[in-house]
Amino acid sequence: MTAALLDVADLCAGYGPTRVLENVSFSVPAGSRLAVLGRNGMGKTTLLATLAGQTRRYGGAITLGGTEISHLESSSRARSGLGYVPQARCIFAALTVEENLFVGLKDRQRSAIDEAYQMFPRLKERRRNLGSQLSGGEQQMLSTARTILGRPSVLLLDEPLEGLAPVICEELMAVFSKLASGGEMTVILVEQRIQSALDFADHAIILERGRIAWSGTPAELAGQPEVVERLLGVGGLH
Ligand SMILES: Nc1ncnc2c1ncn2[C@@H]1O[C@H](COP(=O)(O)OP(=O)(O)OP(=O)(O)O)[C@@H](O)[C@H]1O
Repeated sequence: MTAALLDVADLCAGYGPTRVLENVSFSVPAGSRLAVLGRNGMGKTTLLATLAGQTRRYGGAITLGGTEISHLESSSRARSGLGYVPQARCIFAALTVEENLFVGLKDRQRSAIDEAYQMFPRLKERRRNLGSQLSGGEQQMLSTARTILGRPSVLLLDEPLEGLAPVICEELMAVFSKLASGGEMTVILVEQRIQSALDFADHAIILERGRIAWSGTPAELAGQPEVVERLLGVGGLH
């Protein structure tokens, strides 16, 4: 059995007095791709934000590479290898693309920015444009590239395809697949575009009211249309 890179045990978390996640447990092997699915408001964003240290944790443990990180601040979790690309994208609107990438460099050489440009050639074309001048897809590329420059072992992606044209979605998914295929980066993807997420993932969990209601492979899920209908509210997968 492959050792878990990320292990989540009995995680309970929420916002102030509001509990959202209840006893969430799962393990993610190194180099794997996990899709986190569920209808609106079921706790997907809260799960990623909790892994990144941005919610209130009531109990449970998060272990990365054998070290418990549950008690660390989000900045320390990032240094430990958790890269978080939030749904809001959070790029600096008043900085250029290149300046945004400098922020992601941390202690790396400026030349590392070329890695980001190789991954997303569009960002090179736009390198002197301000963040505020980018399309939604370009903002997503920038947000992802900036996080990847920190060389995370686990990349948390929250609805990266939201609001983007199909051609841009394909471009992004191809980059995510490439990142994961090297085996050096484990990807946890929250996505409402269920088929895109399942095409990408080797394992999926479905959240319902803050709990894991189903866990299995995309092929197993495709064979259970009643689960797809009940937990995801769609008629079936193709
Ligand atoms: N900052 C917050 N304060 C209090 N409650 C919150 C906060 N953010 C989210 N919630 C609540 O937590 C629950 C889970 O929300 P979350 O955003 O994690 O769901 P989600 O599955 O990501 O939904 P979506 O697919 O719509 O993004 C919801 O009931 C939501 O109202």
